Amino acid sequence: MARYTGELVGKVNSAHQFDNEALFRYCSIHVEGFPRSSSKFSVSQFGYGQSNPTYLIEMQSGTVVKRYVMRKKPSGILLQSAHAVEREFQVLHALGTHTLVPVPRVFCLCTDSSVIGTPFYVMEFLEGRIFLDPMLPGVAPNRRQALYHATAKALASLHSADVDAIGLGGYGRRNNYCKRQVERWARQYIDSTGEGKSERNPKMLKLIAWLRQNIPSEDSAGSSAGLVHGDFRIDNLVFHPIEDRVIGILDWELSTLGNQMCDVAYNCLLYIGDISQDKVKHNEGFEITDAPEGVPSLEEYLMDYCTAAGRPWPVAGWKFYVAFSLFRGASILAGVHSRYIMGNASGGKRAQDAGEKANDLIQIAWSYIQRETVLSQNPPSDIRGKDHVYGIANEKKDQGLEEGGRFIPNKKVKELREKLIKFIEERIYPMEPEFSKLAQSSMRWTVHPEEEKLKEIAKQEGLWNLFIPFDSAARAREILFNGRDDNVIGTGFPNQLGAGLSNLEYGYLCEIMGRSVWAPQVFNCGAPDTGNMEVLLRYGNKEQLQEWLIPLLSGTIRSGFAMTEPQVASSDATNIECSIRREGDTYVINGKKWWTSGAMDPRCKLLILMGKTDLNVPIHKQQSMILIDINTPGVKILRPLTVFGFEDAPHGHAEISFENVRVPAKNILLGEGRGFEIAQGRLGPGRLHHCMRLIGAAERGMQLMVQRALQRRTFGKLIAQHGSFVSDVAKCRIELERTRLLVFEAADQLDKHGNKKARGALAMAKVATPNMALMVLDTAMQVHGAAGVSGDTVLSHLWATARTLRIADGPDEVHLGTIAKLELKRAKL
Ligand SMILES: Cc1cc2nc3c(=O)[nH]c(=O)nc-3n(C[C@H](O)[C@H](O)[C@H](O)COP(=O)(O)OP(=O)(O)OC[C@H]3O[C@@H](n4cnc5c(N)ncnc54)[C@H](O)[C@@H]3O)c2cc1C
Repeated sequence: MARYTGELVGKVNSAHQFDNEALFRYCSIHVEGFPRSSSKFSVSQFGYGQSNPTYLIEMQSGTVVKRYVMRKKPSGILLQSAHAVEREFQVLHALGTHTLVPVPRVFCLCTDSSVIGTPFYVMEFLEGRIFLDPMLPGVAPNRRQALYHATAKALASLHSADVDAIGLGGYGRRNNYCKRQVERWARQYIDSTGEGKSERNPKMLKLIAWLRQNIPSEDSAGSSAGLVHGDFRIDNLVFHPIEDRVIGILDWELSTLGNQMCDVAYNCLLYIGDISQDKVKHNEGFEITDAPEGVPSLEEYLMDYCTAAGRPWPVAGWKFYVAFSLFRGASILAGVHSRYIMGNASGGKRAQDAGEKANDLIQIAWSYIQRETVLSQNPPSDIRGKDHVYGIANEKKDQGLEEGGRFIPNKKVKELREKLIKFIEERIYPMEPEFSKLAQSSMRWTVHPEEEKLKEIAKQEGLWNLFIPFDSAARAREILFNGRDDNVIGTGFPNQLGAGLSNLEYGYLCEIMGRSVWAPQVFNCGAPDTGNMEVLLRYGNKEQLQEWLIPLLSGTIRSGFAMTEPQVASSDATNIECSIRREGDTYVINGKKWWTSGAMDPRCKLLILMGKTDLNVPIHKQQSMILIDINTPGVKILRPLTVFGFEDAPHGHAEISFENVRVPAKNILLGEGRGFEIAQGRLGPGRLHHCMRLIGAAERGMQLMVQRALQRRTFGKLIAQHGSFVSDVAKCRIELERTRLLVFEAADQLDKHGNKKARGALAMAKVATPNMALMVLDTAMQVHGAAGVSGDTVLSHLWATARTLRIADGPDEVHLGTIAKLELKRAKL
């Protein structure tokens, strides 16, 4: 389970306090853009594994909160080479200014100890996720794979920095790094063990001798030399809040120039043994216990790194580098233990246990070098191939499935899919005429009682909230229920927070729901509720989740998303004019919206509205999103809009005016100016859900088309026997299948790489799918003759819905623009 960077802080440790006012004065002069005055200035301290104390500085001026991170040396007498924040600043500055290596931006370095007592520097606060446990508990397997992939890429990117070109040529000595390091840590071990200190382990002396004799030749040649991080671990990385990519590599205290393979081996120690800070366990590395599902094997991980860094397969020196990393760790721990024995180490029980842990590392290193093979001679041949059939190969073996191809649902998804098909065929198709009849009657803005009954059955069958991605569910569980996985909402039905599916897995199910316009809401998977719940799951705070998410999750209320405005071209959301103005403890909303789907529904209680909070900031920071109770005075539903005559009752698409609508300030989502950011997060999966449903709509069209063609005769033969039909139905099947592949590919990319990287595939799916569905449904209507365009079959309604999706959630042209932009960018590289 990830921790958000903003959550890793606590009260400043009494030993690490400093003069806050002095820091404020210094920063207001030396940090560009630092607020000159602040109504609120708060300092908290990051609590996790910092040898250089690190602080979060929060400044509030009006409604704007700015965040910075300050890192300083500890107070007191220090070893000369330790805690060098000046070097950290130097490396971060060089990388941040001249490379794309993900690091926080640094703003100023203060070497004058009279300011706050020690040198310090100020850097950007990165809002993102940190995974403290490399097992990545609470993370879906495909996301684990993506996170490890991103980790290997981040390491490769820092190793690819051209140190001479970026002014770091003198940051350390490059040649004979391992040779020097072996001597340095051997000396330290000898100095810190023996009489009156930690007991000396003879196996360590043998290990030192082995290392001296086995230093790889590339070490003296410097062919693997460059920037070394020194402590590259997954918990020193900040990942994007949603996407599985690294946005910051932290903790550069041990960085230098040297043999980069030491970084790689150190980063891979978790495959060899569990050497986390609190414990060292033999035989518990991922190589032995099997990595958690989704975590790549050592070979796959190394291959990822080598591919990204342009490095040869490191089989030759691998045993040395791993043994060296364990040896270095043992020497450091022996030093800590000795200081504990001599009474001058902080760290309590950890320091007390450090001697034992040092010996454990020595033992692991010694067993490791006795192994005949530590790495395969050659890299795994087809990592990409494996990547794509992840979870499927096993599935096939277990069940003897016959299907081939790239996308095959696993057992759990298959079972859900079969249940869904049965549910829809037995319970929803027979109700369609009833639901349609009510939707066209004078009672159309009421809910058919059968719909609510079906919802209850769907809940009990575990076919509820299936759209919720695994990681969003984990966040909600953490925020609302401290990670408890039980019956979280106390409603007594399973899957309140979804079934732990990825976007791809949901794709196999959402498609089934798309076969009927009435089906998605029966499973609480209808738009715009899914997108709105996703927004709350990803961006809502505890209070907002409690007030709005819980009733949405249990289906007792519904919601609308109010962005589009009649007077401006809303495909370009920077045009939006609705104002959200802060007045004391409230926001006041004024503006007009239309096409707010779902707002006509009698159960609709929540509107998520996008509008402008500040016209004086850059255009993409002007928009914010706010939660509005639809019953707030000033919210006026003006009329329902129609789609080719369909009102889509009782759901509807409303035109709404907001006149001096006053809502509590706590209803703002994520903060002012974050509207675009939220929209990006919302629209990726939301758009894809439309595509998935459209695949289902097209399948329904195919089914009806073929049934009709096999029953009806024209000019002496079945329609199915006419050549024109044969050709049409075959073309429809080709279009449908290739579009489905595109949708699955986009879902897979979304799972593995996040919204931003998947945007090309998402855009392609968003353009291709409605166009394909329109073609298939149009052919189906043609085969039905006049009945096809009537209300007697579902085809015209499905077609009308498909047609709106060439416009809704971004017109085709906008997505085509995205695809073309990426294509041109690729050509320029
Ligand atoms: C059934 C339905 C449901 C909807 N539900 C919601 C909802 O719940 N909430 C909500 O906020 N909105 C909703 N919408 C609105 C929808 O998102 C907008 O209609 C859409 O974003 C386009 O905005 P617009 O209508 O203002 O068109 P405009 O922005 O005026 O665009 C009109 C046309 O201009 C052309 N165009 C635009 N950009 C480009 C470009 N870059 N290059 C070339 N040509 C371009 C395209 O042909 C486009 O269709 C819904 C719409 C429909 C039809």
